[in-house]
Amino acid sequence: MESRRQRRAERSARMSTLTSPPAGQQEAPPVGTVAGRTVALIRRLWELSDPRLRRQQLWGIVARMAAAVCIAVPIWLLVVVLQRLREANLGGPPISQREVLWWSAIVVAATVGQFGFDLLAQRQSWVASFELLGELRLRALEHLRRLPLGYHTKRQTGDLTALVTHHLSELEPVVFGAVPTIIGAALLPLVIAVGLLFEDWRMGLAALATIPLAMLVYAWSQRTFARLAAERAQASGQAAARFQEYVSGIAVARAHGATGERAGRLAQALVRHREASIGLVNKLVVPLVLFLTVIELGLPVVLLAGAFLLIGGDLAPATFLVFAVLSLRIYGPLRAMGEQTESLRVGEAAVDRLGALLAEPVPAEVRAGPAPQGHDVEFDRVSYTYPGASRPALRSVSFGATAGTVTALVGSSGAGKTTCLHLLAQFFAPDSGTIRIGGVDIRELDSRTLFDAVTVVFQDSYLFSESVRDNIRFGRPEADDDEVDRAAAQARVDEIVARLPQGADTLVGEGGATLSGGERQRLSLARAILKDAPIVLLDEPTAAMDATNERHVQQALSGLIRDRTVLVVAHRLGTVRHADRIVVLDAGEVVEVGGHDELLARDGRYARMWAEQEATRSWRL
Ligand SMILES: Nc1ncnc2c1ncn2[C@@H]1O[C@H](COP(=O)(O)OP(=O)(O)OP(=O)(O)O)[C@@H](O)[C@H]1O
Repeated sequence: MESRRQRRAERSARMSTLTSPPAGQQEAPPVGTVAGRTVALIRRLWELSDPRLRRQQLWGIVARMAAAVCIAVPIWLLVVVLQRLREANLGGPPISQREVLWWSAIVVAATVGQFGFDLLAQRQSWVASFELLGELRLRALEHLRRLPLGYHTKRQTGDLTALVTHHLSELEPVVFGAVPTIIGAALLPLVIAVGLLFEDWRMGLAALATIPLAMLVYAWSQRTFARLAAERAQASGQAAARFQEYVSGIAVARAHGATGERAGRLAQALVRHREASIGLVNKLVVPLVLFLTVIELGLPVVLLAGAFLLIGGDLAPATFLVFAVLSLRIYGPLRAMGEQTESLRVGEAAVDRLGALLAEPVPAEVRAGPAPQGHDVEFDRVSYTYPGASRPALRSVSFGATAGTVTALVGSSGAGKTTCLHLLAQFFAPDSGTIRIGGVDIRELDSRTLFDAVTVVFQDSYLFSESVRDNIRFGRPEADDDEVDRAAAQARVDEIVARLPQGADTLVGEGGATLSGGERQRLSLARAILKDAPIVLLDEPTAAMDATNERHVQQALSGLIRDRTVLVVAHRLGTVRHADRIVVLDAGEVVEVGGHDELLARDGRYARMWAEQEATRSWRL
């Protein structure tokens, strides 16, 4: 038992080292040009949106641009008014009341327009950002559902939860604020710059003089920031994973007096996250402030150049004023772009992580496969090696299990028994060889047929934090209360229900925390009985159970396995001596097949295991 536990611990340690590279060795994300990365992010968000969302985002951007035009109208009017004043002063026609009324009407219309377009822009952008996030979360969950279960053994659940809940939320300000701001920052200054150059190329150049330098500083800050944001996202995923691990394993840790050590690992992850966040801010502050300062330098340059030209009589005072006001409209959006930097790069890290999840290949879904002829199960030279493992878990395993019979898989720890069940339930696909149900390769069966045909009862089936009845109904959601209660009675769950405060409506707590191990097992058997599948896979159903519970579970089992194709994994040979067929596995290979008596008579591996177990039965503490 101890060595088994050790092996499991080693296995999970191996898995976690596969998934979490040591600190400091994370791969930095590829850092392209700033513009390239930003365009790539916008393109990816665009690709991830459906046509309706795209329309919404476009409307949001168009409304923002329209609001910007409305803001520009009073500035343009200022130019017109100044010119008119100059004309009037130089002896032109005096300014009429009608003109003043027109100007006022234009300002009012522009203000109302700005209000309306801003309202529309805000609404569209917020709605688009929430809808996109909802859509991305659903897409991530749908992808997770379709991934082979092997993926979930190598990925920490806390990390996945952090991605779907926390990291994707970091995209909200990107879709709502950063993307429209950046598009605005690219378009508005461009339009104004062209206008200024056209009006007076010398002043135009002065207004644009500081922008190349500001862009260089911006590019520099983004390179560092992209790497740090990815590191921070990874640190936050790790912290979430450690937290989940800590909470789930607190009972085991306490039993082994290792709560301090576990808390230490969690604390380390939290410290790493904190340091990554502080490091991000520290590294960002200088370039960001520098960028904003260089941008701010634009106005003094314009004023200086304007003053020189004014003194030399080369520039009209009205044009000078226009440049002073309009150059501010160039720097404003650029400054806003700088301020959006953080959300942009953090969002980019979130999109990278989502992209990595969505890039995990999912097996093609078979739509309408052939129907199996009966429910015989056949393993035909099946081999499988776990990703990252140094040796195969199964090597050319062949055996058959006839419908209506019980086939037991026995062998020492690590022999490959559970792997056989997992491959049959298509949690993973074999590397080579074929598994057939009713003569059909399970890869050709559509997932619904396979799901309906096979029930798996694990050693420790997961119970949801729902009522006892709903947990049983999980086996067949359309079952009515009577059917659920019958299944419960057959699995002796009625006895448990009688003791619970609200009977079958009592909530069982996350993972079934409020029930004993044997009770949880009986509940999962009730679930399997309700499902009523023709092929039943049992993974050590009575392991580590007391005599009373074992008797109850055995009774429940006899109801479940009648007239089915049953494959049962067992360590205690006593529980499977009456099996129709016993398949003995050793280091991933089938070494013997036969009935109990036949195998004993053969005096091989099984007979030795049996003798060893008989000997240990006489042990007394
Ligand atoms: N997720 C995994 N990743 C890597 N190796 C694994 C994984 N699961 C199992 N293995 C390895 O595959 C081999 C077969 O494991 P399996 O769980 O099928 O054995 P078993 O006979 O059911 O053992 P036990 O009775 O101890 O549960 C073992 O060497 C095991 O360490």
